[in-house]
Amino acid sequence: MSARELHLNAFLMGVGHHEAAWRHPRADPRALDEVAHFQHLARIAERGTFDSVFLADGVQIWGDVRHTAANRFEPITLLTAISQATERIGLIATASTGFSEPYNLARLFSSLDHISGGRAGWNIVTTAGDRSAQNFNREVNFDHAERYQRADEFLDVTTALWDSWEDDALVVDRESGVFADDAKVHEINHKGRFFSVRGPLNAVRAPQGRPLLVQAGSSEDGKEFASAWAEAVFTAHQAHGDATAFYADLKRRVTARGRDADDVKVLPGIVPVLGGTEAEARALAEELDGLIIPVRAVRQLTELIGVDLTDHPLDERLPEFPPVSQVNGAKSRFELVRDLAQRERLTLRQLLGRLGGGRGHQVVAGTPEQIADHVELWFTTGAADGFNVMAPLLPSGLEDFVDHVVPLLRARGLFRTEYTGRTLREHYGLPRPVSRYAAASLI
Ligand SMILES: Cc1cc2nc3c(=O)[nH]c(=O)nc-3n(C[C@H](O)[C@H](O)[C@H](O)COP(=O)(O)O)c2cc1C
Repeated sequence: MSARELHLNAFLMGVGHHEAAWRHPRADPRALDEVAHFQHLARIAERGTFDSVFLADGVQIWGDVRHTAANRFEPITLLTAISQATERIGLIATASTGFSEPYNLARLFSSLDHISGGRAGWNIVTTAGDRSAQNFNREVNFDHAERYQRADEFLDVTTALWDSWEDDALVVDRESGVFADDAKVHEINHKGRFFSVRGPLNAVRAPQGRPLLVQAGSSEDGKEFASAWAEAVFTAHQAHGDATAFYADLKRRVTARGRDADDVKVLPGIVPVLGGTEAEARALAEELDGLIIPVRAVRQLTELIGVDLTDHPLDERLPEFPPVSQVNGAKSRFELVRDLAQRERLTLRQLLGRLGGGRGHQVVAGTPEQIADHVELWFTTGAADGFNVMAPLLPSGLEDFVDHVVPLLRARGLFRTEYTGRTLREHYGLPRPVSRYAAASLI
């Protein structure tokens, strides 16, 4: 094994990442509401010694209910159930800083970390879109900059809460009746622009100290936020050049803050469409694309990039896009879609086909060797520390990856053959943070 280790995260999305996955005969849409389906997926990923599984989330219905498999479990609840069916694999849940309270979320992640024995991770999202805001007493969402300012303060509060019990605060002396050393349990007394929180948390310090902090926004504000807080970053890139530029830029920002570049892992998405031969893989990709319902896909694209394309003729080239400064949604996804459409001069229908497989993530259709080559190339040339593996169909696509691609990555000395750690931080080679209150008393 080389000194630098590849990291693999299984991004679990219902019955597959392809937008028409639920229509494919290899998927069972009823599984969307069955905990056993997700436990099974996590066990497959654990058999493949993946670092983690990951669940995305939103606080609204996405897209068009008539044509979309839009029902989903709340991730922390589901990962708690998954934790009881697995032993080693990390469990990363998405939760929103826009529409939660820090105290509630700090408790939820602390509980997941305790219950799973140190396997919790948090994908921190700020949540774009007015439809989400309308489920939380607002007509319009916070604007882009404000969303990240709120997220920043949210992290100040949650990390303080996770630190509020020092590791050795518990005494549990039956004789004297002392349960905890109250000098080691701290009020945080936070008073800021968005939040006022007294603390301490009503939970002892979690096995990992804090959950692994993951982030996925790639705008200027998003990268600044990531460089301050994130330990793993999910990204979407179509081209190797864009991925290496992002990687170098993010690591530069991280070191500028005095952090070690290795303490943030960059994980681009890959949608592996696998076949025994390249032709077989391409046939599967075409079969899936043929199941896309254009009217639904246009609505989803409109929501994804915040530009209304519902009246645009399917077989005409895309219109001029507005400047990114006018976009209040997900800026980086808007830029990715705009660049793809302009670079390849795509019609709307062609663009839908290109995005249907992975919403902007790179779709690689090929043999296990070709997928392994892609992973190795990006890993060894400064584009990635690992991958967010997004199987187009679940469970079959994840099974294929674990059974046919993982053995190649192992044989090439790129990927572990067994787990060496117990916690999610250990899998990613990341340190366990010291409580700020304990650190302060050492000075
Ligand atoms: C792999 C990946 C997964 C994401 N998962 C979620 C999610 O579950 N929920 C969500 O609201 N946003 C999700 N996002 C969106 C980002 O968190 C972020 O809001 C978006 O990229 C816009 O940020 P930006 O304006 O800084 O680019 C995800 C992005 C990526 C690349």
